[in-house]
Amino acid sequence: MSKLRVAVLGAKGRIGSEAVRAVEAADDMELVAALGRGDRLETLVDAGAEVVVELTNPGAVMGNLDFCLRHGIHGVVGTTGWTDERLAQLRTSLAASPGAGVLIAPNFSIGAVLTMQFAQQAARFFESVEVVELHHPNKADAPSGTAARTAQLIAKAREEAGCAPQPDATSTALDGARGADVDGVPVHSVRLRGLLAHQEVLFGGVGETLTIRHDSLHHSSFMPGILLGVRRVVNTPGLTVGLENFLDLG
Ligand SMILES: NC(=O)c1ccc[n+]([C@@H]2O[C@H](COP(=O)([O-])OP(=O)(O)OC[C@H]3O[C@@H](n4cnc5c(N)ncnc54)[C@H](O)[C@@H]3O)[C@@H](O)[C@H]2O)c1
Ligand SMILES: O=C(O)C1=N[C@H](C(=O)O)CCC1
Repeated sequence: MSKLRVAVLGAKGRIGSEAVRAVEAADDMELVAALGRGDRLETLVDAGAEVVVELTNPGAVMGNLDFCLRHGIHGVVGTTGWTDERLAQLRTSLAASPGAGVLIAPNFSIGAVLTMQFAQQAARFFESVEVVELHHPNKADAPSGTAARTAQLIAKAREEAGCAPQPDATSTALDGARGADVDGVPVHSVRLRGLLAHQEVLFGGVGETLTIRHDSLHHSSFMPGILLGVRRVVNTPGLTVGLENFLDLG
């Protein structure tokens, strides 16, 4: 069986360098390009890349994906900073490239995907919910893509269940004291040397709380998800948001 021809964009970055090693180690994949800032995207075409793993930054990702889709190259995207407007723009690019697939995964680690699933499940049973994400201080964006997605999924589950807005009598004297409001769910971002990627979802009901916590302790936690994304995206045209779509979660 022929190997999947894979390229990594952001190949010298924290997660990109780990992805380069993971693709090189995968029996069913061949690393055909490893590009960093300033490298020519035409290299992807010359190298015959079928799938690009995009791990750069929010300022670069749209241009990179536009180039890939114009050349019929599939994308597995870990880069964060997605908004509804950006997703709509990407859908337009995809419509012009039938057959091409893009997976956007706010988080490739299985624990983070399960955290989001469990949080969605719990959302309608508790009056209160807040998300705390904790990352290394070199992270470019806040809140994390994972926290934003978690809050959106919780808000959607609460809306579908007809939950009332959560109680909060605070009259805030200082901007930011209650975090960012993502669809009515407060999200708090901590940046701390020594951390990698962590998240807590705190639920509160009468006389009880439930805390769901996930810790990524090493970038290796993201690699099985990236490799799964590469294997599946080639047969999944259009836009897929969330690795859970490629997992059998029952
Ligand atoms: N989805 C996930 O599971 C997951 C996990 C970790 C990180 N991330 C995201 O991945 C992205 C990268 O994170 P990081 O910690 O590795 O950052 P980083 O700054 O260490 O790495 C980014 C790399 O991309 C390079 N780069 C910038 N512009 C480029 C371009 N146009 N073409 C090619 N390379 C370019 C930079 O020089 C740098 O080496 C961030 O958006 C982060 O939030 C996602
Ligand atoms: O280290 C990062 O940066 C991470 N970014 C993703 C996010 O924003 O959710 C995933 C976790 C690590």
